[in-house]
Amino acid sequence: MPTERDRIFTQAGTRPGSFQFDDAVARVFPDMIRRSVPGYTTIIPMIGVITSRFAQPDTNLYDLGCSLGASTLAMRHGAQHASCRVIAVDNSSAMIERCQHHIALDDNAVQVQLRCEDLLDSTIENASVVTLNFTLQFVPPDQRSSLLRRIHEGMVDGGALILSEKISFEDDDEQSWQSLLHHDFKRANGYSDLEISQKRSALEQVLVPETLTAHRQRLLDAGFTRVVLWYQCFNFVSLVALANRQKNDPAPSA
Ligand SMILES: C[S@@+](CC[C@H](N)C(=O)[O-])C[C@H]1O[C@@H](n2cnc3c(N)ncnc32)[C@H](O)[C@@H]1O
Ligand SMILES: O=C(O)C(=O)C[C@]1(C(=O)O)C=C[C@@H](O)C=C1
Repeated sequence: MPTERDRIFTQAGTRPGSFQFDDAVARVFPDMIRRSVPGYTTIIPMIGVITSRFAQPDTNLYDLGCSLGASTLAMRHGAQHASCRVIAVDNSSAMIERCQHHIALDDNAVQVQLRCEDLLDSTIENASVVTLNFTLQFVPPDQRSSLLRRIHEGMVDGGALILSEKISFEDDDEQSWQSLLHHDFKRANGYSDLEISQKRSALEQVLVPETLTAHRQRLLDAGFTRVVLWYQCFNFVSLVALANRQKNDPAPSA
């Protein structure tokens, strides 16, 4: 499918209200996320690399909030065991319909199952890899702990959760600097000040960022034994959280 340019917030007041993953957003999503999230084009292939290390034969790999399936396909190709199954979940029918098309164009022995459902209702079982690539930030904060506990409970020993998020900072000056640099990144990618400010307003209350400390603590509280920050650019991070039930997590020697 050709990628359309994101012009959603170019005109003043034409898209009032909160940000939604509707048909208009789904149509331009590859362009939108590439120009909005610093490092997205690095993070996607690295999800494949991380999946290669943690995917175990005869297990499920979950991509929660899969959108058009960029992370889904990275996991599918990283899996390396034909007996793995990727389960990709999104509650936006506009996203899932387009995702179906992308998956159908891809050729690989690892099966992909798409589910159009709320990830808060998804059953997570026998999982060696779970990805939340810029999705948890859209889940209401008071539901995040129980979701992560449920994910941990559904994971096999030695499994990994990949969690990418936009974050906030405890220190006000750092918050201001990182936001400024993120907006500079968007400007460098062709977004106008009007587009940046209109999208920012639309995302308020919908995308709720938290600090790195809060994310780490919540993951540990949910039962994960180790949390590794493997990527950061400005206010965007990605973590790997390990599910080692036997608590033996020997860090591998190089
Ligand atoms: C920023 S996008 C994720 C990008 C995608 N993971 C990727 O790597 O390209 C967030 C996605 O999460 C989905 N989402 C948000 N809340 C959800 C929920 N409660 N259940 C299922 N999907 C959800 C949205 O519909 C949207 O497609
Ligand atoms: O924070 C912003 O300004 C963003 O545009 C970020 C973000 C995200 O992190 O998911 C928000 C919505 C779209 O899905 C694409 C990017």
